[in-house]
Amino acid sequence: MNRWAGLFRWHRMQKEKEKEEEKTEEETEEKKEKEKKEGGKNGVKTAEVKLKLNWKDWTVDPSSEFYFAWLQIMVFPILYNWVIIICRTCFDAIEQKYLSVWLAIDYISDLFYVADIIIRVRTGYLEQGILVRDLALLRTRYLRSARFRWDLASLLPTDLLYLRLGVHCPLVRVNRFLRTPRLSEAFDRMETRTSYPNTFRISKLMLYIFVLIHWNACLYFALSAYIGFGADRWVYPNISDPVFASVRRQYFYCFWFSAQIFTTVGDTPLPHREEEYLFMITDLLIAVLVFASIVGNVGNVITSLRDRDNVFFPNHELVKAYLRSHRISRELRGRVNGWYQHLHINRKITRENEILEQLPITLRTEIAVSVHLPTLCKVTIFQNCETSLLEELVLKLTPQVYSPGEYVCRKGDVGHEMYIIKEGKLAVVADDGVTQYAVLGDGNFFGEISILNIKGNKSGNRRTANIRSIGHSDLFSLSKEDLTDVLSEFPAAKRLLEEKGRQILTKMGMLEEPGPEDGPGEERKTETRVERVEDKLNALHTKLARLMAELESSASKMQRRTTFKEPRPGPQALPACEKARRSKGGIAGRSRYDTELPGTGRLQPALAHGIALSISVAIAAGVSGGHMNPAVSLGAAISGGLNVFLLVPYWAAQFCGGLVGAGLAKDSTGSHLHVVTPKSAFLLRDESEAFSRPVRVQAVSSHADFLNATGGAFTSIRTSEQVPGALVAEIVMTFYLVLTVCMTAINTQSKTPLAPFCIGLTLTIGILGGGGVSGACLNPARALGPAVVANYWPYHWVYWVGPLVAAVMVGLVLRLLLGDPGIRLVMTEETSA
Ligand SMILES: Nc1ncnc2c1ncn2[C@@H]1O[C@@H]2COP(=O)(O)O[C@H]2[C@H]1O
Repeated sequence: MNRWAGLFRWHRMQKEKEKEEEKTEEETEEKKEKEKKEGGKNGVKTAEVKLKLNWKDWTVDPSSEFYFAWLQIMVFPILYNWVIIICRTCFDAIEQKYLSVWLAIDYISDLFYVADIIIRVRTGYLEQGILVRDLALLRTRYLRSARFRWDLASLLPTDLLYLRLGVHCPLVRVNRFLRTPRLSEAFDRMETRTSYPNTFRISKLMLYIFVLIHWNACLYFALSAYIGFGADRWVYPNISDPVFASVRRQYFYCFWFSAQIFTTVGDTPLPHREEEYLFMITDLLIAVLVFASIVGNVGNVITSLRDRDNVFFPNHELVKAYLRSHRISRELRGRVNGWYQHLHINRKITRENEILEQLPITLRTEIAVSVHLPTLCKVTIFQNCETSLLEELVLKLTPQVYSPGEYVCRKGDVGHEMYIIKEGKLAVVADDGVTQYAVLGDGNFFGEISILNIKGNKSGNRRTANIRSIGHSDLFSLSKEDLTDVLSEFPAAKRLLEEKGRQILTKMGMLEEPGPEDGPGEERKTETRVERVEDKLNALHTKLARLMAELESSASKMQRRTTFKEPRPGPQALPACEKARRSKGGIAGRSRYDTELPGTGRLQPALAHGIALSISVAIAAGVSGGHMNPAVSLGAAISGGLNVFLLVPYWAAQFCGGLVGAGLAKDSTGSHLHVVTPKSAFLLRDESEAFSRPVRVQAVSSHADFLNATGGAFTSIRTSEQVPGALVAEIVMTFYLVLTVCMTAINTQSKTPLAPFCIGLTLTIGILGGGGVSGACLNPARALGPAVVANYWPYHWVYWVGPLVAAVMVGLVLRLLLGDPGIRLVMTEETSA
């Protein structure tokens, strides 16, 4: 059972539980109603008591709609105080003309302030995730909080100062501003709940700017009054002038003046007095902040709009750039653009899963069900299915959009998913792409035949038809795994799907007739087959046990053998019969790496050579380029990485190195224990014979040993038939090695500090891969030294011709195709640019 299925079960249980709870609540309500009716006169009494009790216990859930609505209501009294107090203070005319109105609104707003305190006292809070509703606790918590002190201060009856200062002094109510945090709380809540957060943010910003300009306008008017109206060009003109006398004109002029400063338009009259200068400086500083915050906020809104779009729709710009850089045909680019346009114009979302990723699984499930269930219900095959099946399916659907003429699947492709048509029309078309066999529309499905394993389906898991989108089509795809998963729990639905598939297959003549074994006795036959397979399995077990025993015994035998080191003779030392035996029996085909190192095989020499070369190249790279191989030097010289005149001294040094190395190897070969058997081991027909008889061990000199052997010379080629293969192997492997050197250490475009590592690894790969074919020499100097000291020359030329041909090839490849523009002989327009 998968995770979704479990989740659904839980979800259903929760719903059932909720229903039960609702039912019990309804029953209790009914009971109470009944009691009320029966109670007659007593009923009035009960209602009174209930009202009292309710009021007493009444608390507010901070996440409830009521609380949210209350916060919205509180916005008005708070904003009223912010706008009107300063206005009345500065504009005498406004204060005096509407005094009674102001006083009425003042005290209404105070009533809201009081109510707000009551609501605050009764607002619950979460403790360990549980809402605390205990009034005593709520009261204590609020009364002890700093918030209470601020709320209280905002309601202090400062109006009493009217008695002393006169009623035309609204500034005494300035303490009402202390309730501003409630305004922020209201705005925050509104921002999280609105469906248009960006519009809300911009509106909030505009409101703040309006209040600021309004305040500034009021202060400007007050300052003008203080300096004297019309005293200079900066202050408000003389109010005795009928043009500037009206209250409306006064306010609008001041607001305009203030707005000009804050929007940094700068078309205001120059100040004349120090007070005016101070006012302007302060205003301009604030204006900078206001301007910055406008730009910042608008920028944020635009970014968040773009982010939202990017989440909803994949980034078209990137795809366009990609197509351009890969020179995709105009026609294909047009199709891609059309697809994106369709998504944008029709607001189609293909990334649902990513968008809803952050939601908890239960919520995601509910959303998926409410969005896609109607479509699934339209699908004929699912119409009679259980809702739970549909609910499971809905979570596994992936939306896909196809453009006109696009193929959703082609006949003969392997099927991995089936499709449900949400919207659009698709045609089942013949291979010519024109002939239509059927047209599928909304609520149809297709692609199920190849994923259902319908018995007798001649096309197996291949698509039986081409499906092409006629216009734009919105599909849901359902993967084979998901469908199998769901259908395993709903066999009835599976049967329906299979039946529909069988009908199509029969129409097409692609359903095999049931064979004689498909009759009623089929079950019995399957059982017999299973029994037979079991028998065979048992026999295999027995065989395996025997083989394991044999393997163990031969392993212990091998271990005994390897305790003795047995030297192998060079081909010269072998008697003719033994030579013939080895060449026939395959020893001739084995390289020195295989024959000389029992136990480690080719891996040890491959690693030893590779690592040694890596280190040598790393050491000598900065000094000489670290060639150590005439083929490498030749390749480097041809491709411009080495002065041609240096080729001769380089080669001389490399061949000397080869000779010195081979000489040292010869000298350093220590004494060996030589197993002497009653006959010479070399003459034994079967080497195991040597170990089945009494043996005598003696020391032999290294010199004799070395002479007997090939002294590290390449002995892999024993017959002329092997030459072509070995030559090709040498060319290919040396080509690879020289190319690695030239590209990683010489060619500036591809140069890398990892060059020594790459070069060593190439040699290791050569030895591992080609050791058995040619011995993997890849270096004429390496071939020459041991050949000289061991005086072993058969097929020696192969180790010269192969590497040198490869070097020339690499040189040409670099000069013609791969090299830097500086060394290329043939240039395309692009490379020359
Ligand atoms: N004649 C037809 N009418 C309707 N649908 C078809 C017809 N032939 C094939 N299909 C559908 O085309 C789908 C191609 O992929 P499948 O073979 O998986 O499943 C195939 C059917 O669902």
